[in-house]
Amino acid sequence: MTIERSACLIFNPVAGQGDPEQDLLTIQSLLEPEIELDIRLTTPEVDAGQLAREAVERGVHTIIVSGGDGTISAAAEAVVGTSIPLGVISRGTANAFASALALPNTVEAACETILQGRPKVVDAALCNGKHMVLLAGIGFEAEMVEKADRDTKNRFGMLAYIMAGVKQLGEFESFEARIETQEKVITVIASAVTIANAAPPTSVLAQGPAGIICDDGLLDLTVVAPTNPAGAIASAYHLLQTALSGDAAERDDIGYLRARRIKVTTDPPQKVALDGEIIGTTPIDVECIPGGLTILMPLLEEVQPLEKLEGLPELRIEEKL
Ligand SMILES: Nc1ncnc2c1ncn2[C@@H]1O[C@H](COP(=O)(O)OP(=O)(O)OP(=O)(O)O)[C@@H](O)[C@H]1O
Repeated sequence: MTIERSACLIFNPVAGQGDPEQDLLTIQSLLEPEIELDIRLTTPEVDAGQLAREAVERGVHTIIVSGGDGTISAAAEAVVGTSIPLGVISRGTANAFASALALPNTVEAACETILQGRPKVVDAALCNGKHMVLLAGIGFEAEMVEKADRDTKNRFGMLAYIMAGVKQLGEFESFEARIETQEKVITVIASAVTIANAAPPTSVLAQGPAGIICDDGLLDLTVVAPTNPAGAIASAYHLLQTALSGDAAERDDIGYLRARRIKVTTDPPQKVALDGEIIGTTPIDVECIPGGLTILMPLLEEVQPLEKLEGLPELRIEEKL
């Protein structure tokens, strides 16, 4: 068989809690029969963004990125606007990127998706001149990003991390936000303002609307404006629940809107986290880049099986006549 496809695989050799060496062998054994891989490892000095920009300059056909959210977001941001398809193999703790875009979360399933090779065009965004794929969080989200070190995530897992954050929301101070879209200017006292292009359910502060659509050419803004600590905790739980059920938030202290471009100014200035990295402080100007990113996606039409028993230990199934 002749290999007709090629790709640059950007691999973080220290990401996640699995065995990176074994992961790389698995990826190679699954992909290399069909795709010629040019493997580049990230280092503390050379990140996935730089490796992806170099791959774009070399004119590669496809870029595959494998690591945690930091690695994946950096590579994705580097290919925005290029139309080079990006394959994603998540190996992190939270895998927010994969979850936001409904991508598989195991190495094997991710490789299967890449082999299927179905590119889907989704939106990206520009925030203060930087490419953004998931979301920009003002205030509270940024504080959480700053506090959430690897140790906390490893020890307590994702849910505990969210709940710790929810608790902190009650202690967090409010700020005045001026939110400007092409149609209106809104002024509000808020604890968190989040502008999302795509977001996983675990990004509770982005969950005002019922589902964030990542190919509608619009950004989704959520304002969380509790007036007291109890309200803050209640609104965060409400957002978590509605995120999981796919409903829109229905509390008076949660607001949301959709717009193509959103500018936010705050008083006092607040920290801003862009796709999980602190980029500075407000003001921010976020604009959707419709169709800015091409991702290799799984078949969406797949029917969810009603039963799954394979893999259970010492499984025996007897069909009754
Ligand atoms: N070869 C390497 N040696 C040491 N550190 C590296 C290397 N390559 C990348 N890094 C570091 O890995 C970090 C990015 O990790 P990444 O987001 O991929 O995984 P993660 O932290 O395990 O993910 P998650 O946040 O989902 O747990 C960066 O801080 C980067 O400097």
